[in-house]
Amino acid sequence: MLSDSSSPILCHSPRVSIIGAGRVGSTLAQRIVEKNLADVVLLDIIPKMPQAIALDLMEARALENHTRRIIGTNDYADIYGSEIVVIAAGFPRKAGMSRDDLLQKNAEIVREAATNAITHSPQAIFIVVTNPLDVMTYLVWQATSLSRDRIMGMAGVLDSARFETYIAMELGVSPQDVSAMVLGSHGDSMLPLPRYSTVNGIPITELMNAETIERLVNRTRKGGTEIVDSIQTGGAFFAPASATCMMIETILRNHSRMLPVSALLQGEYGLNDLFIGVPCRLGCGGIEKVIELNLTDTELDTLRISATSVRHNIDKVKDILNFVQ
Ligand SMILES: NC(=O)C1=CN([C@@H]2O[C@H](COP(=O)(O)OP(=O)(O)OC[C@H]3O[C@@H](n4cnc5c(N)ncnc54)[C@H](O)[C@@H]3O)[C@@H](O)[C@H]2O)C=CC1
Ligand SMILES: O=C([O-])CC(=O)C(=O)O
Repeated sequence: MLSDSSSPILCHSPRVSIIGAGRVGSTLAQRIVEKNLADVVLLDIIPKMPQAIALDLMEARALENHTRRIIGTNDYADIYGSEIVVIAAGFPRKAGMSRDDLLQKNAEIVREAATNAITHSPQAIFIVVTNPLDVMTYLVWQATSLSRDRIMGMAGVLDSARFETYIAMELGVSPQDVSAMVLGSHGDSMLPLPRYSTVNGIPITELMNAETIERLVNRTRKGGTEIVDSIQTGGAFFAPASATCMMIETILRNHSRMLPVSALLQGEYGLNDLFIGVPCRLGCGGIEKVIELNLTDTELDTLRISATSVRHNIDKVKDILNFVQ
């Protein structure tokens, strides 16, 4: 006879809760369960909607040959015991908008989501996806008082994947052979780093001329906009879900990968008290190390421009929400 009381450790399945069951949230849920990484709780403000998406995903379980459970809910009590909470709730931009235009609309949604989520999953590591990314990650940090190892934003993995894709397409090689690094804020002032981008170890500076590289760098900076401008009423979600899923897999399986994530800086790169994309070692402890690269003066200047725009938005969000530090 099967007992459900004698083997709690063997029965434990990691649990990832996703706040916001829209395009990014629901695609992420699908990625997580189909990779057999964790059970998923999908939470949304719309009545019955996350339940219906969870049912749809459950009905695909046998066909996709996995055993993970998906729960849909409108109640934060159901996210208890999550190892990871992802915040993907809030408005996406429409054609013609910048990510910063979402600040006012998304700030209250994200603060409320963070406050509720930390109450019901106080041990979780938080990954923020909602835009404008770096400032929303700051907001979640403020709302939860998490230590810096347990709070990060997803952007650099996506932006680097885009840069890698464009490099691979330009050279006609497999993206699997391309490794690229994009730092800075998730916006027009992000910092793709050709110097640290390679094809099977060969720097791209040896494979393409400066003009081509500049073209790919600019396309990377506008990678999200290129998709929003065509979809019109929302943005990318397949690659964003894959990028978030890769961060989750790295943490749950303790892969100790070095990935660019939006992290709280405490003096690194001469910056303090803001979140911005930098390389970090991710593992089961969350952000286990923030890596400080030796940037050139030009690269550092771009990173500081990025930081100035994030700081400006942090000041705005403090005004909007009347933060008391
Ligand atoms: N960091 C990144 O690289 C990326 C960020 N994003 C951002 O992620 C966010 C979500 O994008 P999509 O999934 O495409 O949007 P979506 O509109 O498809 O989904 C958003 C979901 O949030 C829900 N929601 C709104 N208020 C809520 C609340 N108070 N509590 C719980 N759920 C709530 C909505 O009902 C909706 O289902 C947007 O802000 C978008 O800009 C999207 C792609 C990449
Ligand atoms: O462009 C958007 O609004 C969504 C996003 O952040 C991205 O795809 O990079």
